[in-house]
Amino acid sequence: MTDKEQFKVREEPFYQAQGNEVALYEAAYAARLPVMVKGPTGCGKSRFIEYMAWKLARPLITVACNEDMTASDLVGRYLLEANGTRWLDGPLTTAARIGAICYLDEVVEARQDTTVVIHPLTDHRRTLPLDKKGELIQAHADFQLVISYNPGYQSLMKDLKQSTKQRFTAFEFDYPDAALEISILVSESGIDEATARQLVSVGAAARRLKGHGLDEGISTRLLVYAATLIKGGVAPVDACRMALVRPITDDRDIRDTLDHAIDATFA
Ligand SMILES: Nc1ncnc2c1ncn2[C@@H]1O[C@H](COP(=O)(O)OP(=O)(O)OP(=O)(O)O)[C@@H](O)[C@H]1O
Repeated sequence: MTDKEQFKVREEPFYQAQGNEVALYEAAYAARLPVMVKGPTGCGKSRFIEYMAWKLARPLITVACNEDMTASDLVGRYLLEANGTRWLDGPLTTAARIGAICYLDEVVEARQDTTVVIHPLTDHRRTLPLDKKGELIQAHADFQLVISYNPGYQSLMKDLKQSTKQRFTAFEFDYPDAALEISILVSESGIDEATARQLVSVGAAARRLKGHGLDEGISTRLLVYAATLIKGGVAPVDACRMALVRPITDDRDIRDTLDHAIDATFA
């Protein structure tokens, strides 16, 4: 039997709400509706789900999806052992059995066959067929499926089918507005508000370059990194170069533009 306790979110995660998403999520969970969280990388999607799992006191099982992931990685497989074979539940099966919230991060990365296995879990059936084992699981009453999805990365090859999308309710996230982002940086790193304000202004400048040489703006996650480095004693200009600029671009012109914006901000 799987120990539910290991998947509990023990401490309240710090989550700065951007609107009424907490109440809306509670309504979706009360009806056990599947949820999709959309938005750019590092804008708070995972933190939100972690916070909701804590608030609803549900175990949380997170799976980072990747392009090599198969349905068996989610559902489970037989393992060969010295005296035979043993079935090992995958994370989705475990979540369905114990009544956890199962969060499939970046589900669009996974192969098509994985999306097929989630379908019967997302409608009135709430079932999960373990084909290889010849078992049909009825999901626990508390089970809920959540997926994340970054519309910025979608392409013809990699997009969720409408038949998948239309099984979910959805929350659209974006980077928090300046005042909220400043309070996130202060809470997450412990830096002072004035420095947080400067970092957020660098973030805003970079986000304006999206579509003009940058595929994505600087995420809140990277701003937290820069804030943490500054709090640890790194000079702000160095922290910004290292945490905000070098990770996101290889283009010299864009890099120089951002470096100048940083120099001007912290001059
Ligand atoms: N609303 C928020 N409240 C608290 N912290 C936040 C919030 N938004 C972003 N953060 C900070 O940004 C970091 C990244 O957020 P998170 O991991 O939730 O991103 P994500 O949107 O799930 O990204 P990805 O799509 O890459 O998984 C968090 O670890 C946290 O420090």
